[in-house]
Amino acid sequence: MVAEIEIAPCGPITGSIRPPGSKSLTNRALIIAALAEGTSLLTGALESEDTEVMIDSLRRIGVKIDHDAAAHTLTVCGNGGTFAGDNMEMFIANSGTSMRFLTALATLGEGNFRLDGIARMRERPIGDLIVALQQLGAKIRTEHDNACPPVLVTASGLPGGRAKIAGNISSQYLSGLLMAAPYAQGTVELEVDGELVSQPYVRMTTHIMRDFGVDLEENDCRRFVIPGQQTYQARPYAIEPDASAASYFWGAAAVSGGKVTVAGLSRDALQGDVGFCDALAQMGCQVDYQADSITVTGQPLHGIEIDMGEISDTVQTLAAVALFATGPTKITGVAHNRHKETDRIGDLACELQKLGATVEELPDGMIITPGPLRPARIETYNDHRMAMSLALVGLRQPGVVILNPGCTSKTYPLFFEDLAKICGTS
Ligand SMILES: O=C(O)C1=C[C@@H](OP(=O)(O)O)[C@@H](O)[C@H](O)C1
Ligand SMILES: C=C(OP(=O)(O)O)C(=O)O
Repeated sequence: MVAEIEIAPCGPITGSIRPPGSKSLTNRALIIAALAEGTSLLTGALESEDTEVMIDSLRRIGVKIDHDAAAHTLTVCGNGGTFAGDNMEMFIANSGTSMRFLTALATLGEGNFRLDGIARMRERPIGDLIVALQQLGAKIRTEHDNACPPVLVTASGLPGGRAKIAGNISSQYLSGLLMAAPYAQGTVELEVDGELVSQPYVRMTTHIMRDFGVDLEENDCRRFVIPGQQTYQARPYAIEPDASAASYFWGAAAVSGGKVTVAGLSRDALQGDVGFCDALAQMGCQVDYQADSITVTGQPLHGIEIDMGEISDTVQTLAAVALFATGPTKITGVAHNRHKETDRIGDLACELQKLGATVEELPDGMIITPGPLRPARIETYNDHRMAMSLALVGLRQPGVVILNPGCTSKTYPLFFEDLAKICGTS
């Protein structure tokens, strides 16, 4: 991939696209199919760095996975939850889902596992998950006793019991615990301690667990009871296109005054990020929900006040759109965005200012007041979403250069090709 890319301005964008498979659903389906008995065929799967590190780690614990990249299918022959590790290393790059889900999964095996990632992953917290797994009887700690990876697991099955889990930093801890829980020796009872961010992802987790045939009780996303010694049943499973990736194309319609249809998603999608369309509607766009697609038509935009705690991966997209609105946009509820691929509040504010906006940083969000746009060289901080979202500004403003565009390979390796196609600039 080139070192930088200058976005070509274009007129109103009209077209339709089916983005690649959902990262969140692909990595959940992989974990669950790996623990299942039998062979599962996953269709519409994502091929990207975040799914590759998951596949590589699961293969290390003896799960046979055939990957047909051209057909976007994964054939997963599960190990039924029986696996061993002899000082086994798992390298997880910067995939939060993989790190948190595989940490919980590793406690189900026998032996020693070490989970590590790139430098940024070593700064992303995991302490709350470690504490909850310890409450369930796991022998687990962080290598440097700093509540961040590398994680060390000495496993001999997960006893089970009761645990309290904090949910204010990441929902992925709870999702990881939930997916591993049916394989515990006894019943697992989980109680969320305090605020829970990114709730739609937890609902996605319980939904897919049930789809693969396990029982659990759930009380308003606060309390969960999961009987132990269950097994997932292998099955064919179709993965939705990625709704966070779709936000860039809906955003492109909004900023260019065009009309873009995203195929394969609907209001009933398992991914909460389809809620981004409601945010665009609040800003003035027309949104049409069909049975198997969602179309956004750009209209004059106005600033809004919005809590994005449930759809935090689309904050950067909304911030890019906000630069084209009349009046300020206030985003709140996303303090946890400081712990993602980069500090998605502080670093985002910095790049928006380069483009001409005035930005007031809040502890849990920001107020963006649009100003006259100007050319800028956008630092991406190795964050795929910084690259994909701020590229939208270049569709209208000449001279927007995205540095290190290859960072989109984390979830969307062909993003810039797909953007150029839909803009007619390829
Ligand atoms: O469970 C998931 O698949 C995800 C949960 C969210 O993380 P947090 O729960 O840390 O907000 C989201 O940002 C991430 O991209 C995917
Ligand atoms: C936060 C993200 O990813 P993860 O936490 O899975 O690394 C993301 O994809 O925006």
